Amino acid sequence: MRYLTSGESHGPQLTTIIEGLPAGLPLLETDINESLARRQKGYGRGRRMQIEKDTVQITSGVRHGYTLGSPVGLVVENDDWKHWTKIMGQAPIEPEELEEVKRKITRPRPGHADLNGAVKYGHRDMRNVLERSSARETTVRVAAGAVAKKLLSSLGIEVVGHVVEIGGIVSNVKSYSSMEELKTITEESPVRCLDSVAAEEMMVAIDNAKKNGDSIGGVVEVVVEGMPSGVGSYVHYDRKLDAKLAYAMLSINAFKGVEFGIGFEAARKPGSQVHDEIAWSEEKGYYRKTNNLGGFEGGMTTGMPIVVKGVMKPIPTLYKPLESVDIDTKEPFNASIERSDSCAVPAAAVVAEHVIAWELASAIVEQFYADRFETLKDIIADQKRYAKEF
Ligand SMILES: Cc1cc2nc3c(=O)[nH]c(=O)nc-3n(C[C@H](O)[C@H](O)[C@H](O)COP(=O)(O)O)c2cc1C
Ligand SMILES: C=C(O[C@@H]1CC(C(=O)O)=C[C@@H](OP(=O)(O)O)[C@H]1O)C(=O)O
Repeated sequence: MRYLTSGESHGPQLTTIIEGLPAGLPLLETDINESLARRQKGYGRGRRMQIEKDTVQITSGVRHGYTLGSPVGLVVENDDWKHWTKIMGQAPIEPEELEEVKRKITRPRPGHADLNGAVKYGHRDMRNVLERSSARETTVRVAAGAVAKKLLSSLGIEVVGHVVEIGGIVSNVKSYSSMEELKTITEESPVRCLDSVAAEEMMVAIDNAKKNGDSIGGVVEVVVEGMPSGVGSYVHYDRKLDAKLAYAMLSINAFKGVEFGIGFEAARKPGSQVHDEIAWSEEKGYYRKTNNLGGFEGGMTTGMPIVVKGVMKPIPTLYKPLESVDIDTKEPFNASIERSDSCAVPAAAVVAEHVIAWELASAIVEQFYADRFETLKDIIADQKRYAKEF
């Protein structure tokens, strides 16, 4: 499966086209809207999230609640567009008029794509960069991921993202008793954290960052249960599924690192304390006694829960801006201030959940290909049975 996205942050709409979904998957706009609403929540976001009420329109590929096997088109309109029609219009505009609306951006923000993108594409107005580099685009990535999640959940596979660290405050709850608990608790928490004490401290840290005109980052974790074993492959570098998940995680705006299971901690422990011992039972088939490796061996799923973390740097736009250079005058200036979030880690946990879900669904469809969803279901059930009895 593949998808493309298009759309500027303050343009009329965001669009995605998903190709390769099997026919017969039940799919409603409400399935996707639930995910879009979750992405919009989360403590630390700026005013834009009060303007937008993200809802999807399915424009193709679905009829009477089921996918047709043809491309699925999804559109999310930007409610903010009405305030930007002149600045973001497609018709030519005179330079003086652009000056007049006072929106030309010439002072790049350190840490954002402004300067790199401007030099690369030759844009003297860095709005032409930030409109597309903005994480507004994650809206339709979440929409595509929600379709993937629907496919996965119909196969008995659940994916949940939550927050484990913000601004140096670390959650002390290291595990959860069930996916249901994980979903419920993190939905109730404004920072999507299982540890209610740490969550309070995280909110204080976000308030302080905001008060100081600063920003903070953190760590999110995505947990997946129900994946069959053997998805992905060791036979070629570009078929390793853990590598694809790492790519997906790092493709989220502001994400700078990835860990599976105990992650970097494995560098500090002997093999006897890292590798997960193998066991077999009538009920579970093969399983690992621990899950230090986070669900992967040899680029393939082991059938254990997938546990993958992503590191988000602090938001680049600072209300107390860092030093920069005006690209028109070459004089030192403070960077531009765009309306901004002070912390988007809770929202990013939802984004991470959806981009990981996309990669997993995509890998399943590629490996166990079936034109009809009902056939895919049978194949997955058979694969699970086979692996258990092997
Ligand atoms: C959900 C989410 C919201 C974000 N909100 C902002 C924001 O309000 N202001 C900002 O400067 N960056 C924000 N970012 C981060 C920038 O989009 C990102 O740093 C920028 O695109 C440059 O890419 P890079 O950090 O991956 O190099 C956000 C990221 C995510 C995932
Ligand atoms: C719009 C979203 O996030 C935006 C991501 C973003 C950035 O630079 O990445 C900058 C801000 O944009 P604006 O200036 O319009 O407020 C965020 O609000 C969103 O998540 O839907």
